[in-house]
Amino acid sequence: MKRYLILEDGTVFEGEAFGSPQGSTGEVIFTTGMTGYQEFISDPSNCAQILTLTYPLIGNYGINPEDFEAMTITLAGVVVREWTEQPSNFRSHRTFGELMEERQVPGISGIDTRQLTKLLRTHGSLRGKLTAAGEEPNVEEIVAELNAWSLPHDEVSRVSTQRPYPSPGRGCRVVVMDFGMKHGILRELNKRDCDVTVVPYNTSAETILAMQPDGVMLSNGPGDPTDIPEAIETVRQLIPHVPMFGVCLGHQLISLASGATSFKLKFGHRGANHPVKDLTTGRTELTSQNHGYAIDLKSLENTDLELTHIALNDQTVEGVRHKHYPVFCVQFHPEGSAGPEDSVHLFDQFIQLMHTSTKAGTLHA
Ligand SMILES: N[C@@H](CCC(=O)O)C(=O)O
Repeated sequence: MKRYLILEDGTVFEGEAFGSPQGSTGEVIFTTGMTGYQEFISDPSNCAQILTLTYPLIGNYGINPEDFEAMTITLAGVVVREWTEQPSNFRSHRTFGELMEERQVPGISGIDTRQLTKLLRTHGSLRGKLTAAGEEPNVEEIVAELNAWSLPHDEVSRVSTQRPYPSPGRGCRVVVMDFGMKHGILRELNKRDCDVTVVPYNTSAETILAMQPDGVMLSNGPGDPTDIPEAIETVRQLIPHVPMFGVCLGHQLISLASGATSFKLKFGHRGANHPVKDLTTGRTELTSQNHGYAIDLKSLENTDLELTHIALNDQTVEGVRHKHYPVFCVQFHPEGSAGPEDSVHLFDQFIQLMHTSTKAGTLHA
């Protein structure tokens, strides 16, 4: 059946519907990863967004039970050039389209994703509507609706865990604040034998410190970091007391809690080959990224943070560390999934930091 993608600037793409027959509205974004569609569509950071996959053939190695980054798919929609009904891979259990249908995510195929991406690159992210399957839309009305529609502000509360849960190990005790955690983060901590407890995003600093963690990990998550001032305040309270490692939204929260400011990027960094320079070692690493906001470089001047990583494509902030406390964070995804694992050593750095800080007796001061 026919389906349209209509953008707030009046552009209309006509394609074929798949997945849910229902329509949806969201911010239209794009990711340039050539593989990793399963990880991308299940990443809670994409909650409520309409995701364009720029690689032209999606679904060729199917969907498997192991590669989900979260079991609930919270995307508002997905846009592809083409998806295949005949995946070929020994791990595949079903097709991309079957998953989208089961999870009730509306999809559109058969559109020129290169044209759409160029448009988003030129104008910045745009709000868009995927029409219901088979519906003939009134474009003018929809464009007016889109222009009046504002982006949601409650995505983190939609995707964070409702209750704490353990992921046991015999090593360092880590509390993960779940803002919409990718399971890749948990996998990396568990690989290093951490004894993890994942807690809801709005857990208080007092409750977290009462768990006597060796370290706190701040996960990735969707939306504008300034939408969760309560979490910024919690992070601010935690900084002097416990070693901390933040990824993506977690990095933004540590930075905001330290007095920096954030801004919305024109079209975000999404993909699996973003070069980042580690200013400590001088090494450039290829990274997996997925963010629409960034920390303002200049605003770091007003903080006790120092810049550790920089994006080589646009010179934006990719990582900082605290000058006085064992706290560091990166804007990119060191866990990869999907994407390069050049920076996975940062998890080892976190373990190291927890060991040395415990020895120095700086915990729970
Ligand atoms: N929601 C934030 C962070 C993304 C993430 O943590 O994956 C952004 O878009 O900038």
